[in-house]
Amino acid sequence: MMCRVLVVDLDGTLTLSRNTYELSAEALLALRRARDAGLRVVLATANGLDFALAIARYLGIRDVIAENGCLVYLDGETHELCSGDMSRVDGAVLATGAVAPSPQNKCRRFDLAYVPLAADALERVRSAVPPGYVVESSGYAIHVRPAVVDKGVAVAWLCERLGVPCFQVASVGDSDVDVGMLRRTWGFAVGNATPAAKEAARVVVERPSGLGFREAVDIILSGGACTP
Ligand SMILES: O=C(O)COP(=O)(O)O
Ligand SMILES: [Mg+2]
Repeated sequence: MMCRVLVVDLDGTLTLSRNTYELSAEALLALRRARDAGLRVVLATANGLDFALAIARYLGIRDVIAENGCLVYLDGETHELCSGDMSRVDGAVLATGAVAPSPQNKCRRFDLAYVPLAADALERVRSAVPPGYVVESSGYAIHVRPAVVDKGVAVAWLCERLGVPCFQVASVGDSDVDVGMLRRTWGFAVGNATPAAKEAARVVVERPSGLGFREAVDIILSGGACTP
C-alpha cells in the first residue's frame, strides 16, 4: 500500500446516496479498515467546522478540512486559509430571493451555504456575487466562498504541514466542490458523482456514494493507488 493519507468527503461519499444524510454502514466499516491499516484519515467537507468536528469525533477522525478548505483543524488547532468579511456578499446573495441561508451560516466564517429556492438559483447567485468569490453546488447546498481556496488548496497545505507528498494522498468525493482535491491527489470519484468530479478524478469507481467509497478503500488497501 503506497497511500499514506486518505482525504474523504462527507455528504454523498460516506452517505447512502447523494440525496440523503444517512451514513452508509459499509462506508463506516471501510473507513475503520483504512485507519487500522495505518492511513491517516482526514475529513474534508463543505460543512461548517463545528458541525464537521462533531461528525469527525464519531467517525474516529482527528483532522478536519471544513468550509470547503477555508478552515483546517489539525492536531487540535484551527487554521484559517481564507480571510475577509462575508457580510456584504451574504447580503447580495440573499437579495436575489433565490436562496435561503443555511442554519449553519450563523457559525460559518468564510464559506457560506444556501438552500436553493428556485430552479435557476445557482445562476442567479453567480450573477449577484462580485469577482473574487466562487459559487458552487455540492448537491446538498449552494456555497459561496473566496475564490483563493478550495478543498484541494487545503489538502496541499495539510500535506506540507504533515511532510507528505500529495502523490501519497488519496481522496474520495462526489461533487463539484471536490474537484480541487481530486485533481491534486490520487482522486477517486464515486459512481454517482457529478460529471466535473468524475472528470477531475483519476479513478471513477462503479458503485455509488458509500459503496463507492468502500470500493475506493479496497483499491487503496490492495496497493492500487498512489503508485509512482
Ligand atoms: O455541506 C455540503 O453542502 C456538502 O458537504 P460535503 O462537502 O461533505 O459533500
Ligand atoms: Mg459531497
